[in-house]
Amino acid sequence: EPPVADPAVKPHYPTLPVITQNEHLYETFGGKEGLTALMDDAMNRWLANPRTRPFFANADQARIKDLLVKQFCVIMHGPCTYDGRTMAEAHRGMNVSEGSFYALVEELQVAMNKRHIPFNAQNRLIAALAPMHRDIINNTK
Ligand code: HEM
Repeated sequence: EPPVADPAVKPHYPTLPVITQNEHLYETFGGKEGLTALMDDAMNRWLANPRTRPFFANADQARIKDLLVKQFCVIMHGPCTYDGRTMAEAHRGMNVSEGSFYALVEELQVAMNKRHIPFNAQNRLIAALAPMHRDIINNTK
């Protein structure tokens, strides 16, 4: 089958937004220190937002923040290991709605803006997180 380069001929299939090492996202986010501060702020916002508060109010917030830092660090090719559960395991039976999912992402965006994370870098992270919605929203698997 010959290669078809013309986008008018070849349909634009969605590609996975995989973050590469040469993007240096981990450094852009301020390393472990920056990610830890980001998660502290984000968790406070999730606890203040009525769409996300019910999920986090009685959860082990310190543990979740620690695992989020590790997860984001791994996604950004930082020197970390993620030792939490899969997203499907962690959010199964939680009844997270689409609205709650986007509320969580929006509060994360506010927290990133507060830390002056460049918009392009923010979007790279959000793009990497977005496919997780399948395992999180209304997950009864
Ligand atoms: C892309 C979005 C999300 C990411 C990357 C994410 C990531 C994580 C991670 C890494 C954990 C820890 C895993 C573990 O407990 O072993 C976790 C747990 C948790 N997440 Fe999410 N999450 C997302 C969306 C949400 C949403 C939308 C909600 C609710 C509004 C939510 C509520 C929770 C709760 C309550 C826990 C703790 C579960 C427990 O302790 O049993 N998450 N999440």
